[in-house]
Amino acid sequence: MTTSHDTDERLIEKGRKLFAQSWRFTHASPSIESLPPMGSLEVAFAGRSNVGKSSLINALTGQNALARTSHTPGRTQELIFFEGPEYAPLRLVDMPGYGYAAAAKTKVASWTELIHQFLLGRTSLARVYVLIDARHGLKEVDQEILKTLDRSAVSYQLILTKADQIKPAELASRIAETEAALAKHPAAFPQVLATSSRSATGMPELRAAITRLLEERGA
Ligand SMILES: Nc1nc2c(ncn2[C@@H]2O[C@H](COP(=O)(O)OP(=O)(O)OP(=O)(O)O)[C@@H](O)[C@H]2O)c(=O)[nH]1
Ligand SMILES: [Mg+2]
Repeated sequence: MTTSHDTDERLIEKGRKLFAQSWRFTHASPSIESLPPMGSLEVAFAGRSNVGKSSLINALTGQNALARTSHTPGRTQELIFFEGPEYAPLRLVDMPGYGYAAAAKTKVASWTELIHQFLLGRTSLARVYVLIDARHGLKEVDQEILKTLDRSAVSYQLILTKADQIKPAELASRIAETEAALAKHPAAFPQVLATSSRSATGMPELRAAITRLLEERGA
C-alpha cells in the first residue's frame, strides 16, 4: 500500500536530485518583448525588493553564486532565467522586486509593469511563489501582486522568508495571520510555507512541491 508519507519521501528525494544538478543562467529580459521563447515549464519567484528571492534560488539549487544577491534593495532589475541541463522541462525565474521606494520612479514603474505583464501573459508559467518577509508580513504593495495573480490562470503560493530572523512562536502566528488574509484570495494555495535561505529551513519541502508540480504537468 502506498501511503502519503511514502509519496512525501519519494518527492523529497526526487526534488533533492532535481535541484542537485548543475543549474545555469540562460537569459535576462529587461522587457516583455525580450522574453525567451516559451517551452519549458517555468516557476517564478516574486516579492518586494530585498525579501530574498535571489537568495532563495541559490538555496534551492545549492549554488550560492547562481543568482545575484545584495544587501541593498533593487539588485535584480530584469527577469532572469535559469535552467538545469539534465532537466530542460524546468526553468526558474528570478524577478525584480516591487515596492522599492528609493529607486527612480520611472525604473520602479517599468519593473512593476514588466512584473504584471509577465504574470498575466505567460502560459508556460506553471507556478509563482510570492515571497513575504516573515518579520513584516503582507503589505499593501503585496496585495497588488495577489490581485494580478487572481486574474491570471497561474497557481500561486506564499512563502515567508528569513524565518531564521524571528522566534518560532512569532513565525507560527505570522503564518496563521497570513493564511487568514488569504481567505480573500481563493486562487492562492491556502497553506503558507516558511523558509530560510540561511539555515535551509523549508528547502526540501519546496523542492518536493516543485517536483510534484512537474509530475502533475506531465513534465
Ligand atoms: N537572515 C537571512 N537573510 C536573508 C535570507 N535570504 C536573504 N537574506 C538577505 O537579504 C538580502 C536580500 O537578499 P536578495 O536575495 O538579494 O533579495 P531579493 O529579493 O532578490 O532582492 P532584489 O533583487 O533587490 O529585489 C541579502 O542581504 C541576503 O543575504 C534568509 O533566509 N535569512
Ligand atoms: Mg534579487
